Amino acid sequence: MATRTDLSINLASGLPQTTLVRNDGMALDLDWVAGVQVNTSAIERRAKTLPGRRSVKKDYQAAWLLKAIACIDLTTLSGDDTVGRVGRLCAKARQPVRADLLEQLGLPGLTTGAVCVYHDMIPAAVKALQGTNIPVAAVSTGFPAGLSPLHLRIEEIRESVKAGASEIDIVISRRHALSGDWQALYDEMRAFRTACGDAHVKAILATGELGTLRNVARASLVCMMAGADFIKTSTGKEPVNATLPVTLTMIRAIRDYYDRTGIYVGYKPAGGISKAKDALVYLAMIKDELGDRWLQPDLFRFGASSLLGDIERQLEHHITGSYSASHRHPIG
Ligand SMILES: O=C[C@H](O)COP(=O)(O)O
Repeated sequence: MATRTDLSINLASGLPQTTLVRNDGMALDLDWVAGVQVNTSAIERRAKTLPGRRSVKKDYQAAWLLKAIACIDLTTLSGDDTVGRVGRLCAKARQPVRADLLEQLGLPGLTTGAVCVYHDMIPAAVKALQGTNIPVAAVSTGFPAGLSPLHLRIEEIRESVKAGASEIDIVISRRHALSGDWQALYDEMRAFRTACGDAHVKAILATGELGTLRNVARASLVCMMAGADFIKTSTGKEPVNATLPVTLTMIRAIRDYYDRTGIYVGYKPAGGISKAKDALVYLAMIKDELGDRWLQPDLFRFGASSLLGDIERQLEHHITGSYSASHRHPIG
């Protein structure tokens, strides 16, 4: 079993942080955007071999899973969300794993990275998270399609910030990327960033609707130039959401942006990530491609509604040697 010291050392910097880094952005550099190319078959090949390439076991696996928890934006984005459901989700964010297990793992204060909800549920989440450092993230700008009038999308951001969201997940207009109108995408993202004020902004690219990995790479870059603090794959509502090839493409764009500007931008894969073993693959990929600095909640989040339950089951198995039934982990 993991000792308190083992995991405390491994996770000392893995607890949620209250201060996120900010990206002030830069002028749109169309030459840089036009020069972005993606070798799709090489990306797909590498993505295919990654899951088998690294395996972490026993205490190390437990430590990585605890790290994953600290990086989850625990999410509910359903038409039938209620104040009660959001309250239960927030209780889970405050204490993501059974108290006795967390005690044994040496991290009694562990929480998720954030709670992510629709605008109407912000007050309920803010109330339920009072006394914690867990931020409330709100999806905004006509989520998930992003097709309402621009002034309303901007106003929605302002309203969500006023209601207490300190992180705003915006959706981009896919048509700008699909038609290569990078100036329009830049201007839109810039306006969203300004409306966010001090709130951090995550740009959802909806990569499953962008057609090519080259579009994904270029849209990533343009959103970063326009001041996105995070780039995020998906709303969770597209037919294809987070994938490993898309992840490789986006985190390499983040690396290029960092290399050229010195600015850190975070990454959030979202949609369909529900298994602990998949979370481990994502973490390994981030470590390989971006390094340990990006394995902190201020630069990496999973957008997930059901990943936590599986991680909790694996941790329970790690400590007790047996698996609990998944219905015992209905939330998260
Ligand atoms: O942003 C988060 C996603 O909507 C969550 O998607 P999921 O329900 O497939 O985990």
